[in-house]
This record gives sequence, structure tokens and C-alpha cells, in this order.
Amino acid sequence: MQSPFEALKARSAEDWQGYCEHRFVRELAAGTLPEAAFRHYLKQDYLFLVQFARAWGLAVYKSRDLAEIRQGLEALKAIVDVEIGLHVRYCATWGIDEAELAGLPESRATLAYTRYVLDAGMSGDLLDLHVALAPCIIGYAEIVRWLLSQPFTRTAGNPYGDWIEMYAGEEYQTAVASELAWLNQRLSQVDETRLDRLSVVFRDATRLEADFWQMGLDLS
Ligand SMILES: Cc1ncc(CO)c(N)n1
Repeated sequence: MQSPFEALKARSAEDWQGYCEHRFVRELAAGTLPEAAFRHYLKQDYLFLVQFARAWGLAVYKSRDLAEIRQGLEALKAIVDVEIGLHVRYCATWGIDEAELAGLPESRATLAYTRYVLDAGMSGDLLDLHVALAPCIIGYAEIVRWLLSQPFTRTAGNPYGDWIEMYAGEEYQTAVASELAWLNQRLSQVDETRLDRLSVVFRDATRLEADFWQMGLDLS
């Protein structure tokens, strides 16, 4: 049987596919993505991660018990202590230093996506927030798994090979599996009306993730 999360994805199948199989990730995997597009994406992704950390701070605040507080805190710590550090070091290998990153203006796509997620969490509850974050957390895990099954993908000799390996790695994939289990458990408890509303949040966040890829291609 289809899991609740699979059912949620199925309601936005076209948008989900448009995001996961976007030209940006295809070209990244083939190694043909223009370097300027990747660099622009990397810089904006730093700004994204700062807001992503705030979203987990909001998850802590929106928690109703200590178990949820711990879950949010673990994610917040992983982003602040590990992921942002990795990202900064990865940017350094592309010659982009942290002072430059911190001083960058946010693109419209970064603003739209991150503030949408924060608003979904502020106006809703913890499940709304997790659903708004799902395209980002679960999407990246699915994208790299899909890419690794495609004939056009090259990891060896691909300047962006490290990026694919980072998200394909066991650490990221394990964290995503536990997020997926949590979401499936919560989604299995909600009624149709609530599911309709959550489905809108999921679809909007998915479209905004696709815009984030497009921003990279357009250098906007
Ligand atoms: C825009 C975006 N979405 C998802 C992830 C995965 O954490 C990321 N680093 N950036």
C-alpha cells in the first residue's frame, strides 16, 4: 500500500517531478552545468541554510512535548554545527569565502522559498512546518538516488561529483529516513480536510524548490 507521504506526493505528481528532474540537477549530474550557475546556487544555498536553521528553531518552539523539542534541537544542531560548516568548507574549495557568503543579498527565489516555509510553520503547527520542509529534506535524498540511476550521470571526473556524493551519503540518507518515518506516522493520523490543506503547503513548497534550481540556471 502507498504510504501517506507517497499519497501526498501523488497529489502534486507533476510539480514533484518538475522539481526532482529539473534541468539544473540533470546538468549537474552530467557535469555540463555552467560553473557560474553552480556557484550562484552554492552561494544562495548558504543563505537558504541560515533560514533553514531558523525553521528548526521554530520547530523547537512549535513542539508540544520534550520528545519533539529534542527532535527539533538535534536537527538545529546538525545544521548549525555540521551542515553549515560543511557548506562553508565546500564553498571554500570553489574559492568562495565565508565573509563573502555572509554579505550576499538574498535572491528573490531564496526569500520566497525560505519565508514561505517559516510562514507555513508560524501560521500552522509542527506538522505544517514539517510538510513545508519535506520537499527540501526528502527531495534532495530522492533527487540524488534518481540521478545515480540515470545513464547521463557521471560521478568520476564530474566537478559536481562531491555534491552528489554528499547527499547520497549514508549520513544524509539515514536522517531523511527518520524524517520520512515521522511524517508517515503523523500523516496517517490526519483527516481528509487537513490533508487537503497540507497538500497545498507541500505543492507550494515543491514549486518554490523548483524555482530555486531555476534561479541557479538564470543567475537571478
Ligand atoms: C534549497 C535547498 N533545499 C534543500 C537542501 C537540502 O538540505 C538544500 N541544501 N538546499
